[in-house]
Order: sequence, then structure tokens, then C-alpha cells
Amino acid sequence: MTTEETTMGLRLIVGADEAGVDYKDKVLADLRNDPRVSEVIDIGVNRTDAPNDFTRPYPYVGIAAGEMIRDGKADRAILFCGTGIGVAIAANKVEGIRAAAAHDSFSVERSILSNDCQVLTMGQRVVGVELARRLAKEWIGYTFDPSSASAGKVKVLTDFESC
Ligand SMILES: O=C[C@H](O)[C@H](O)COP(=O)(O)O
Repeated sequence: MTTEETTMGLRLIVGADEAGVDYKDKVLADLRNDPRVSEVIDIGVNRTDAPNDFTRPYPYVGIAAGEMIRDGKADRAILFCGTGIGVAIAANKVEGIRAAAAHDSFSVERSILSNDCQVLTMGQRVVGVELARRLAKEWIGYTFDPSSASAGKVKVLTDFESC
């Protein structure tokens, strides 16, 4: 979390395609009860959606989340699909967004401390729901250190995008 996130609380997006909606809803409920989180924005899909919306494919979910972060409407996102890969690829298409699919504690930690990712993705077909819930809780507890040795590496990415 940045200093601002720490002071204000995190503004988090949760989202999923049809293959990740069950995990998304579990994590959404957890985050709504987490004192570190000031706002949770559910961008769907939801089981109550009309069929065309409920079957909205993963690229739309990942891009929508990335655009909202890019536009300052949220700080971070936790997204789900079958594998976590599709929503990560989609979010990474948005300029300035760093998204990682991660299903273990170490990678979840490093996605922030090494890579300053704004987006964590997981696959409902990859890990159990209790692990996904735990990893989501862990992830929001990490804060990137802009004075760390990792910052210069992240800067290579942001400099490349601004060329
Ligand atoms: O990365 C893609 C996701 O896992 C998605 O939920 C399923 O995609 P598919 O139906 O093309 O396998």
C-alpha cells in the first residue's frame, strides 16, 4: 500500500468471468469485512446478471479493472477466471498496469514487493477456495517500497511504456 492507501484504506476492485465467480464472491465478502479496505467495487460477473452479461469473457473483466485503476477509481484489483491467466493478460494490456497470476504465498508477496503489481489474479480451477481467500488477505497487507532495489526494475517497465 502507498502512504495514501494506508491512511485512507484500500479501494479494491473484485471481478471474475463465469469460471471464477464463486471465488470472487467469497473474497468479496471477506474484503467487505476487512478494516484495511475502505471500498470494494464488484465489477461482476454476477450470478444475477442477464445471460450475456454473466458469460462476459475474461478479457472484458481484466481490461475494465485495469482501466479503472489507470483512471484512479480504485487502487488495486483481485480478479478470477478459470486459471487466473486470462484476466492477468487482459489487465496487463492497460498501460501502467502490472498484473500477476499467483497461487502461492511467496509469489503473492513478491508481486507487490518486487513488482508493485496493482492486480492479483487467481484461478478457480487451480487452487482451493480457502487458499485463494488467504492469499487475497495476505496480498492486501503488502506495500511496495519505492526506495527498495526493486524500484529501479519496475521503473524500466514504466519508462518503456512512456516511450
Ligand atoms: O484464462 C482463461 C480463463 O481460465 C477462462 O476462465 C476460461 O477460458 P476458456 O473457456 O477459453 O478455457
